[in-house]
Amino acid sequence: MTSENTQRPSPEQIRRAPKALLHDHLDGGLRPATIVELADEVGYQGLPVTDPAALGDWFQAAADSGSLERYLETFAHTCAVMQTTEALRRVAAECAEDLAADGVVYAEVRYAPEQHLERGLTLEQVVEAVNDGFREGERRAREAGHRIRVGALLTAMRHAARALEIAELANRYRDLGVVGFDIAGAEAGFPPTRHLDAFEYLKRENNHFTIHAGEAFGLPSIWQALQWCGADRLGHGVRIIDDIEVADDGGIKLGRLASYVRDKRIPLELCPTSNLQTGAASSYAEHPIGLLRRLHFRATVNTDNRLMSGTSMSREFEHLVSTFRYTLDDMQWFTVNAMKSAFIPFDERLAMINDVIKPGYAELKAEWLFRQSAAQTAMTSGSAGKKG
Ligand SMILES: O=c1[nH]cnc2c1ncn2[C@@H]1O[C@H](CO)[C@@H](O)[C@H]1O
Ligand SMILES: [Zn+2]
Repeated sequence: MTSENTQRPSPEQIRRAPKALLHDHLDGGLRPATIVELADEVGYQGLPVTDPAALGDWFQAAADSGSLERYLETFAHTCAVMQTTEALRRVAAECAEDLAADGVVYAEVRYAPEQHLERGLTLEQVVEAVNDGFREGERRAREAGHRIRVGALLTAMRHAARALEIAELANRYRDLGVVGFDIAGAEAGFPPTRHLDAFEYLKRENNHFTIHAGEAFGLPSIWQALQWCGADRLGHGVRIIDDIEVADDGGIKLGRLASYVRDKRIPLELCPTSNLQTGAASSYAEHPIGLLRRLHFRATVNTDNRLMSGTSMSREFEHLVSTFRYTLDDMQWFTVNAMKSAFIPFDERLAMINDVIKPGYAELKAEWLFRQSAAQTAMTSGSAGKKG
């Protein structure tokens, strides 16, 4: 066995490694069994199947459509069962628990409050229920021996016209569990500049936001998100690859926009499996994350929708480790990138990096070193035995 091979983390090490997650949708991460139970409680009849395992498979198959628009249709079923305080609290608590059990130590989880008003809740009630759920989930995770911190991002839907209202909501709940703002939904035909008033408002309030851009639509969407709207981060941003030329001899040329994104260290919230499902990339091997990591863009690894993609942070990393032969050092690099790009205050990000992330990776690397030396001792005593 070469030393290069043994450095590649096993699935178990990947799960134990501390991970930071910036792009995860609350309504895209429900446990299938919870959907079935909640549908029963609220009398929602629309589920395609009611066996939890079959329902999980259904979501993945339906989301595997090659189109963002069809992928998004599946959210009708999760949103339908997230219309009461109790349901929102439960889904948020389970989200925090599931992420913590997967080794996620810091997560920003987003959802669109405007999609949870069908049974009479107010926007404020929605936000407070989700915040309560996250706190409950953090507490249960701690009891189970895991540490996680979860912040909420409030999303406005880009086809709707409530962005300013949701931005104001995010500002009101700042320091009360909400760490930023986002816009999501179908990208083509709904440029981010439609919501310029919301972004300008947040900038005046010194608040943070990310924009889904460069997923189903290319460079103009990224350019608008950054240069018109002033996004702090890009949700996906994977199409920045369209502004990078790779010559036959391997030479690389960045266009003006790609240079700007790299020079300004704009974080890219990359979600590999989700991109394969919506057709933004055709395989893990061809996913731009490989090149973007080599070129030192501020790339991060994310789940997007754990239910629709049948994924987790560990699974995303497993795919990357087997495709790009990433080591624990690469995993740490992506994790520190994410933590540097988080929307919580700088001193708190630094503390997570220095007190949680770096020691976590150091411990995993130390285990590997000890295993290496144990293997070498066994080999030497084995050959000495043969000689004697
Ligand atoms: O990858 C994505 N691109 C764009 N929109 C998305 C994606 N994943 C989920 N949503 C949308 O965001 C809403 C709030 O969480 C979801 O209901 C879904 O419509
Ligand atoms: Zn997303």
